[in-house]
Amino acid sequence: MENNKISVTSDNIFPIIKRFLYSDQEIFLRELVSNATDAILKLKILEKVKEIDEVINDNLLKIKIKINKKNNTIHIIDNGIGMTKEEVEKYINKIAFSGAEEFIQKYQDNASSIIGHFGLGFYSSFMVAKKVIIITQSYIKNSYTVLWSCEGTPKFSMVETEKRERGTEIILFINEDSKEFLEYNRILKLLHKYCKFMPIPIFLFSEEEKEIRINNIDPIWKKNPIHLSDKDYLNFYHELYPKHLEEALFWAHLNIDHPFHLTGILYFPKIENKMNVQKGRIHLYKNQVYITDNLKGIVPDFLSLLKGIIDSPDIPLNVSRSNFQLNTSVKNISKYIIRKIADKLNSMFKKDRKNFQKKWEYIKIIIEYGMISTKNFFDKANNFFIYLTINGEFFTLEELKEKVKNSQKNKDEKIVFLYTSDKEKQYSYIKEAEKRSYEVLILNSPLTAHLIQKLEITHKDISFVRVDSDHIDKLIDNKKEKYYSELSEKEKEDLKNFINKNLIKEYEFSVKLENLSKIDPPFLIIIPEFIRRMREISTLGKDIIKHDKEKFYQLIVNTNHILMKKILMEPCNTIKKELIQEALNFTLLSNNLLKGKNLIIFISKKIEDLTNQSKSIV
Ligand SMILES: Nc1ncnc2c1ncn2[C@@H]1O[C@H](COP(=O)(O)OP(=O)(O)OP(=O)(O)O)[C@@H](O)[C@H]1O
Repeated sequence: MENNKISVTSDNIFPIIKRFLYSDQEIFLRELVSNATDAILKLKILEKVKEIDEVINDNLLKIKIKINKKNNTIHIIDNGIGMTKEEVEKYINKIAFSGAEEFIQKYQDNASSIIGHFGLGFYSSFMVAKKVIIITQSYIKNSYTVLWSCEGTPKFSMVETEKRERGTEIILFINEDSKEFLEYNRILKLLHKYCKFMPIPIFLFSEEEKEIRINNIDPIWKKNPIHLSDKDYLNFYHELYPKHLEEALFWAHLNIDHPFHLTGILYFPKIENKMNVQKGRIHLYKNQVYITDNLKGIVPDFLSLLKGIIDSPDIPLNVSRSNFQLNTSVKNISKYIIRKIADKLNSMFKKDRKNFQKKWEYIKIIIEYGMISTKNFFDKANNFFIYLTINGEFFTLEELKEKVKNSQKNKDEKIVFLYTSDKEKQYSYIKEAEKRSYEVLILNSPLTAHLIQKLEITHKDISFVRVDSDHIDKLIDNKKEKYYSELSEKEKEDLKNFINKNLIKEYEFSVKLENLSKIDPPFLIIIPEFIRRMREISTLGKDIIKHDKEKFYQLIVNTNHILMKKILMEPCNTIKKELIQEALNFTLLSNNLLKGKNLIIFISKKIEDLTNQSKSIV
């Protein structure tokens, strides 16, 4: 067997790094500022472990970024550890050999804040520069200042140059296609995007040599929550989203050291009762460097409605550092975040229920979404998910069960939760429920159908029904005596045929005869719970689409209403038809279903009747 070593030809690897490794050209700045940050952090670490004689004045440690439009150059200057000639040879001339990684291995725990890892980032500068110069002076005494220069090919030059202060200056000679990066505002925006919370002060200089400070080196997510006030959190929210005028409702501070390191703050903004899953509201950082706003895999979909940041050195990034790999540790991080959010909601509910109830309207959609999509969250959320009744009271599921278990059961002995999705539209049905002292819940979210479906599967003893899905006494078995039909079977058959033949085609309703009480209305329009719910599940809460809406309605004919007898006894078919149409129109009207031509005919007829009545009086 032969043991050989695969070799890489720099002629080939160079264009790959330059063109294909990074999806976005703009990240060159993040890479170079990260290197400058690492250089200064390393200096501080060496001071800490007493491997350096020099006394470092922290106030002087900084990174400067200057643009020289005249020379087409960008300069990234730091006063970190610098590099000796040997180090440039090792870390720069050898692609994919990371000085950062080597440093982390050597200084272990002390070096956890170091950003670099792969030994490639520096070469991203060739995506925007036709030539790059490094001028670097190591902290090591008696080393000389090195000037390294390369024009984007594997060839480079390296010479000793005029002595400089400790640190490194990278000079990028921007190529024709990348001139946008010579614009002050473009660079300012990039620095704000990637470097806003980096741990070493960064300054951007204008042509007039005016400097502005870019970053907050000590963001509050790194601090211990016990030292932070509500004001600190709200101020930080504004720092993250300067354009948002609305305050955050509350937040969860994430802070864990074992089995992985993760810090961050997730804010609950006010969310309307709409499914508007906006991605990109939570930002992922690694060691205070912005990575991405695509957190799919780390943050479950339902929490992408939140805002804030997550910072973890344990999220495995891909080489371009603009994305991460999904693996078990990411899955564990995701589980931790779900648990933390559930715990936060639970403790808020327990500590100050009134306040929690006040916020409910703005947070319930997140909780509902979490309950239907994430098993772990569903189990916990049962403790703090609350149901609002039309009387403005809130109950948990268990409280509600307790309250209605004796009065609201169906024929299968399940506890029935009546609900309305629209107090106005379902007014008459709600009134019927109120007459019988039943509780009616308001469930008006686009996710209601999904949620109640899931709740019924988990809690076998409950059933949800919308108030207009049948006659109230069919929905809840009130154990009262049942009504017998005043009509014979033959009469019923005739009535049904007549209604079907003469009136219903237009509406596509299905007709069902029921023995209701004499005081119930002659007709009732319902959509059975199951049919409507399945429809809502498939359309994610959007109202049943117009053109096939009627198909789902059922027209309940009350065989015991006096009108039915009258219709059957009426010999003239035209009058018969008119009687039914009139009663039907009232029913349609009260259900918001009398529209267009039919509505106009109905109104005209009513006005005509009124006019005739008035004439007879005058
Ligand atoms: N400004 C600097 N000061 C001191 N050393 C530097 C500087 N810039 C780069 N280096 C050295 O060059 C090495 C290679 O840098 P490069 O950006 O290519 O990779 P990295 O930072 O190690 O890893 P990554 O690809 O993850 O960024 C660094 O590890 C560091 O040792």
